[in-house]
Amino acid sequence: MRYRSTRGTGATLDFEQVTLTGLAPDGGLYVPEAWPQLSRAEIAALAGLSYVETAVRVMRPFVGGALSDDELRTLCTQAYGRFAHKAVTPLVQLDERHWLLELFHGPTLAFKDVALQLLGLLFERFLSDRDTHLTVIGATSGDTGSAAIDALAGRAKVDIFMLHPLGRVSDVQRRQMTTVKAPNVHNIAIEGTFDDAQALVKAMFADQGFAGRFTLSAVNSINWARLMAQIVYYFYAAVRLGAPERPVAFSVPTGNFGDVFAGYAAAKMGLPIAKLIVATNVNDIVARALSAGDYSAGEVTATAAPSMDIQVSSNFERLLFDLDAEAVPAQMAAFARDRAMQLTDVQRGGAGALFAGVRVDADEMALAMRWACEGSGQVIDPHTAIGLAAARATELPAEIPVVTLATAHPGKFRDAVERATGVRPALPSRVGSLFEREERYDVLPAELGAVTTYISERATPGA
Ligand SMILES: Cc1ncc(COP(=O)(O)O)c(C=O)c1O
Ligand SMILES: N[C@@H](CCOP(=O)(O)O)C(=O)O
Repeated sequence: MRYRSTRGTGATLDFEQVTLTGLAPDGGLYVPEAWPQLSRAEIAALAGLSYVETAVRVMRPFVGGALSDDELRTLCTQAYGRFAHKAVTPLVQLDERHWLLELFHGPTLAFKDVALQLLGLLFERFLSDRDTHLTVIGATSGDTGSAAIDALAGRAKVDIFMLHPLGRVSDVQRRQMTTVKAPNVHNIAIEGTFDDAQALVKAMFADQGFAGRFTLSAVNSINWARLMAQIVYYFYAAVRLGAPERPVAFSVPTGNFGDVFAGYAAAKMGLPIAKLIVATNVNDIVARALSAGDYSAGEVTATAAPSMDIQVSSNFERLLFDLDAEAVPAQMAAFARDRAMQLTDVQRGGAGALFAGVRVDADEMALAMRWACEGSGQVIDPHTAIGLAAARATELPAEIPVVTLATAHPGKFRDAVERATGVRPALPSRVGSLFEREERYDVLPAELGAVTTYISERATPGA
């Protein structure tokens, strides 16, 4: 398997290269040259397999010759051995149609652990026989940062610089990042939004002088390996609900469009998915783009689901490329200039067949939290509630089960959950004594020069 850039230029990469590289030199995101296919028989054979075994079969074609089956299995066993639930990503039934897929049983209580626990091990494996020091740069609206830091803290040959928007993540999310003492972890609070932080990360990859001095890599969904690992749980859940015989719908709380793009990839690989519901909060650029073809960024509004407070949705480019590749370079240039661009008819038609965009406001989110709590005793976090509200608002044939991705543990957002339901969720003991530990982070303006100077003074030049 080789990977090419969504901007259409430059060399193709193999799996090891694409995992270590991050953004393509032309500013694009790497995607597989072709979608591997799983036949109906191969999908049916996943029924009853463990999460690790499912992961090996689903990811195998993307990994190619970079790892043997046994090596991949060993890494998955190690990564998912840290999860607090034997099923890794268990399904929980809410009523006769609605299910939650709990993705928050990893060490930092959000779905990001599913991919980042594996990515940390892939970095270690691929760096073990190279004389290279990686400088990982990332942007987070709260969850990627804590999961990436947990996965990389203390690892040899890697420094991680994580940018979060000052005052726009929950206390638990911030402390999960800033109380980690490992010397290779550097936290920067940016005076701006997540979009500003993500734009800075992409600008650093594009800055030839800076990128030339350091071997830059990514832990955001810029990195293909992140999305690859997220494809697995769509297969794992769907076969438990009757796939391939019975199609399944998924509702995905969406910000950067990575998680739902992993669902799209599963569909392209042959998993019968009836609908991918793209659930957004009031920062609804993707819902608008899918319903009206208008991809135009407004101001970011702070909400009770801060990890989805995103207006520039990085992975949407991967979808546009898959649907109408030739249009993408001009569309991205228009978006960089005007913060707005239009989808082509081909892109709108292609997306409309599988996706439904649904915007959920604060009242609808709180209502979904109460519905889950009062109806089935499930305390859910604000992001999951947005997914569930969108799932319940979407009309689908009665025989199709609808799975809402439960992307974070409610304990990460205790104040918002308590406001909506009256229940204050406890923080699982695996996160430790977060509120007793000292925090360490620096505040910087949202300016490229300030951030590159900061990193240059602390990072190790690559080999
Ligand atoms: C808890 C939670 N839910 C949903 C999302 C949105 O996921 P994505 O950015 O992949 O669309 C995020 C952030 O990524 C998140 O942290
Ligand atoms: N919601 C995310 C934003 C970054 O998304 P990513 O999937 O590209 O890493 C977060 O929690 O940081």
